[in-house]
Amino acid sequence: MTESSTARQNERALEEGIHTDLREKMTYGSYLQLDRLLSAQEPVSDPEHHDELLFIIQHQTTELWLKLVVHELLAARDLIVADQLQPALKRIARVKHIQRTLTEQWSVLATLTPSEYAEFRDSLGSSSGFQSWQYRAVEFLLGNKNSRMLTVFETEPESHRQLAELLEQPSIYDEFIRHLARQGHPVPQELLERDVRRAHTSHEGLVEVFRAVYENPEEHWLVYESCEELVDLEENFQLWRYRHMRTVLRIIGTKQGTGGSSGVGFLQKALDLTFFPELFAVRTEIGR
Ligand code: HEM
Ligand SMILES: N[C@@H](CC(=O)c1ccccc1NC=O)C(=O)O
Repeated sequence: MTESSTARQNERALEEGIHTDLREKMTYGSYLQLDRLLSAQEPVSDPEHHDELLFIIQHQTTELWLKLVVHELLAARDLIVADQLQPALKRIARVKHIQRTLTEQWSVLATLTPSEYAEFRDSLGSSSGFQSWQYRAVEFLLGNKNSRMLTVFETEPESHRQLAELLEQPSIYDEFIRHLARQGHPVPQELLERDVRRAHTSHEGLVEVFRAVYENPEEHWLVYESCEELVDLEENFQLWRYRHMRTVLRIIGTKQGTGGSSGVGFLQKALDLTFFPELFAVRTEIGR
């Protein structure tokens, strides 16, 4: 028989070299523990609602990406502590791409209509994204510290422990400011000795440090570039918050949240928060 008579139309032939006997071998499924991963989607609605799977997967994929964001931000912070800004920027660049993916992902959930969601919302009880410890970990790492956020994790000791640890530790911004001081920038002493368990608030002295950097970028190129990367991180974070708030608005209007908050009004207030206030304040000063 000729090759052409055995070849099946519009089907790719397996190449000789492709491993087909995978007994005792590491496989795709075993390496990625797909049996565990894919058995972790258990809708609670009864009878099961078709759209609850979308809801679960949207959250689970977000949590997986948040796991990587935490991992990269911890690495970036360690590198800043070691005065290695360039490799830290590499970690931050990755985080920025993940943030874009997460923001874009809201469009998938936006296909859930208010009517569909209302059919299984009651099954969610008092569970809420407000109880995402990884989300809170990212906020803490970027400097939005708030010890009151820990209270909802008292029934989850391991999450509580990790968040309490991050609350006590300096944020990426705290470490960046310390790095600037080590490089000889005139950073106000107050900022170097601040209580890192509290949210950072804007300091005029730090705006002046950044003014010097932004007025002479060539002399401070790496710091200048790092400042702009931090601005991107904050901007991306705000875009995620905004898309969340708008998605919530289109799905539940201004109903109260399952977490007990006022809902959209509460989410809107988060848009007034800022991680790196001086990096925005300095923009007003440039060219004056
Ligand atoms: C139908 C979709 C969703 C609705 C209606 C919704 C609604 C809400 C509401 C009302 C809150 C305020 C807290 C409360 O009272 O519950 C909240 C908080 C939160 N949600 Fe969602 N959400 C949705 C999807 C998501 C998804 C997919 C994520 C991704 C993990 C998420 C993550 C969060 C986080 C992290 C908070 C805390 C925000 C903060 O503290 O500022 N939500 N959500
Ligand atoms: N807070 C949402 C419920 C919700 O979205 C949710 C429920 C359980 C687990 C994660 C959730 N996502 C974000 O808040 C609501 O009020 O409908």
